[in-house]
Amino acid sequence: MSGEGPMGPLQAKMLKAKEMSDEEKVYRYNGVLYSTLLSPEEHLKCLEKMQAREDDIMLVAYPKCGFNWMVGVIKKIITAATGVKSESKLPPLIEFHGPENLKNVEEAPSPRLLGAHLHPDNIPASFYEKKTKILVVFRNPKDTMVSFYHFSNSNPALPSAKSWDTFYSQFMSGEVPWGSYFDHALGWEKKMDDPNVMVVTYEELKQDLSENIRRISSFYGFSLTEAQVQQIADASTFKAMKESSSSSHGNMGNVFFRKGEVGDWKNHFTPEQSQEMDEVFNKRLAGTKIGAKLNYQAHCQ
Ligand SMILES: Nc1ncnc2c1ncn2[C@@H]1O[C@H](COP(=O)(O)OS(=O)(=O)O)[C@@H](OP(=O)(O)O)[C@H]1O
Repeated sequence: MSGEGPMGPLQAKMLKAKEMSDEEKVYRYNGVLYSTLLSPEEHLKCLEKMQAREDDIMLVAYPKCGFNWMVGVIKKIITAATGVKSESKLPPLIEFHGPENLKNVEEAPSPRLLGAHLHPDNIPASFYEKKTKILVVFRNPKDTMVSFYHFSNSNPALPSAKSWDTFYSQFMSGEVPWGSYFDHALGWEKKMDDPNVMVVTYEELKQDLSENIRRISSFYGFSLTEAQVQQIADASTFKAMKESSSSSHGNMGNVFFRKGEVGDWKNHFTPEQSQEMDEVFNKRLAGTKIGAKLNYQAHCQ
């Protein structure tokens, strides 16, 4: 999910959400839960025909893996490399668009910054046909769950998480908006050798943002000076982005930029929950390339 400036249409939806029950806030499409308000069925249906371009700048992340962080970074990369400043306050998530907005997207000049929280199999086929460059941000599952838990309790558009234990069970069984973390990871596993897909983890970004800004820029075909890389890194720390979040994300700023750390799971998981997650991770992702990329042992054990 992403944010926008004050008084936008997304905020109108947030107001509407306050009158809805938790049950009404999600619905199922092809077996996966989605937000009724943000990604209704007509949005997902019209995506099937969406036409990608070769020079689109596509960013995909399972919820709470660092999407807004990368939107901020990529916007700055585009501005530094092309001199064009994006004025759009709308989150670039294609599943939020709907038929009307999608028309504007179709007419928008290149390069278009687009994003999704969707499973790779549900991204419109033309992104793969056109060989659009897709950056995928992933994050260790324990911190992703913690971030999702807090988000569910502070974003009126999503059902409230109720207790930590309830949310834990829902996350583990994939009964959360946008579906199962593990299914998403396994979906990307199939594309790990695709030269048009680049996976970066939240933890790698935390460890060396400048180096990853260099890698991301060159993946998208932009060339930055070292001074530009440093400027973008300085403006994209958690502290810097949180400080400017009221202008970038309106009154949801503090919700999108919560804590920004690796390892907050240690403050939430019981030893039993932690062990169960270790077992599920092992069962589903041990021996995979995406599993190795997530560096589970270092960040979750
Ligand atoms: N600059 C920077 N540095 C480090 N961490 C950052 C940064 N910006 C956002 N974040 C953290 O990313 C988490 C939100 O992820 P998403 O933006 O993907 O959420 S969303 O699904 O799009 O709503 C959320 O993580 P938690 O703090 O753990 O909840 C944000 O705080």
